Amino acid sequence: MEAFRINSGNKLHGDVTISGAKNAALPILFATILAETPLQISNVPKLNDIETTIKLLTELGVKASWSADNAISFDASNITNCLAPYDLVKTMRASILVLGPLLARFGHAEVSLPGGCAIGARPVDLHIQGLKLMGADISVENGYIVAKNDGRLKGATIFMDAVSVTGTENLMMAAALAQGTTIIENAAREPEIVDLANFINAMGGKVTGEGTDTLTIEGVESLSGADYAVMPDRIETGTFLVAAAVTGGKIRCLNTDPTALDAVLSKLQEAGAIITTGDDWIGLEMNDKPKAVNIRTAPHPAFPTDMQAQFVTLNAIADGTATTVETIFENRFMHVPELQRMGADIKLEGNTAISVGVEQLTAAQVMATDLRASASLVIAGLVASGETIVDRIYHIDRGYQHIEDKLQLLGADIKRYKVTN
Ligand SMILES: CC(=O)N[C@H]1[C@@H](OP(=O)(O)OP(=O)(O)OC[C@H]2O[C@@H](n3ccc(=O)[nH]c3=O)[C@H](O)[C@@H]2O)O[C@H](CO)[C@@H](O)[C@@H]1O
Ligand SMILES: C=C(OP(=O)(O)O)C(=O)O
Repeated sequence: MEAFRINSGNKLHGDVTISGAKNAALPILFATILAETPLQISNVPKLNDIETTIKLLTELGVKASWSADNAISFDASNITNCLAPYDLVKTMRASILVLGPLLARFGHAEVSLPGGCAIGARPVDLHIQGLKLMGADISVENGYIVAKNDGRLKGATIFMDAVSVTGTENLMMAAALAQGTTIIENAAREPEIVDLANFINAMGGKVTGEGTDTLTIEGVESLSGADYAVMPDRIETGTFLVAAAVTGGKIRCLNTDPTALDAVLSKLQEAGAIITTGDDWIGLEMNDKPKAVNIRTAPHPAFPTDMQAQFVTLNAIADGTATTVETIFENRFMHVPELQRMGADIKLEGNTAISVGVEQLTAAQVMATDLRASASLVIAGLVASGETIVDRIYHIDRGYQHIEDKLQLLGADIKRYKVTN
């Protein structure tokens, strides 16, 4: 097991290059199953979740290999197996994204139910209901979703009861090869949905309405190879911006997309940060202690749940009191008890965290419990007096490419080490 040792005192300063987005790369990698000829995906982040995806695709018979530092070649012309086993699915919930493409192209898929995870129960009923409306016969047997269909899926009008990102993605991928037109209403509008739609269209698909709550997908008989670059990671970008704000630093995030971060940038400005943007960069300068900001997470274009934990850390050291309301996941405040151990004054009431900013956090040994909770603890370590140890950082490696290397380049004192016992 590995951990981070972090010493505070340095204001973040300089430029950081943002990687491709985990949450766009994952559906795009699974969508390669739909293509009958080889393709190449670039700007892929080097993350544990990406390696898990490659492993799963390889099990199915897809040839997948890194062809450059951040590019992967795929050939899904010879898929031999439609089973996504528990051992792989349990380590990464996004594995559920094999379901739609396998069923659409081969009329058969067996995918282990992902089960609950630290941040909430995260059921997949909306994925299953939508595929049933497209004609699939789906049952759950021995912990596996067993989905079958004779011939092509049929286009359908699907109203999603709740806004689901991967639910929308699974149905969009299935509809891409269905017979006829599918309309998905109450669809997710996240930028990653737009990226997936663009990728499907690059393979010859016909998706329109991406970025709105109604997607129209005209099914085509087959899809073929394309070269496609994954969008920049808006959550990694936001995480570095918050880290810079908390330390009173001045940084630029390069290779990013300011238009994907409206809600986050406006909260940073409310906290007192000076934000500047160019076509593919965002600058942040923080000259004073941040002011506390109220947050309410909700589907895009509202404030993203994946940035909630980082802002809880910002509020913990800010001037004033603030409430953070988490409306997406029922158990996404596990960073709070760890921040309390570092001296944060935060009270939890149901889905709301009420924080009163303190003058100074104090270092402690803390435990990462999920991906963004880990990020919030690393940010706290950058400003807590003394040496902070963040344990179980395999969570952070799921979603951040070498976060310690990037932070070191910005001047942070952070080291990864192996825990021996
Ligand atoms: C790989 C990926 O892209 N992960 C993101 C994706 O997760 P993911 O796609 O799993 O999250 P969803 O958008 O599906 O979840 C939103 C809410 O809907 C509920 N729900 C979802 C599906 C379903 O069938 N039934 C149901 O009730 C969930 O429990 C949750 O309360 O969107 C989340 C919300 O922006 C982000 O935090 C994750 O980082
Ligand atoms: C919750 C997240 O990811 P996943 O859906 O892959 O668990 C995240 O990226 O913050």
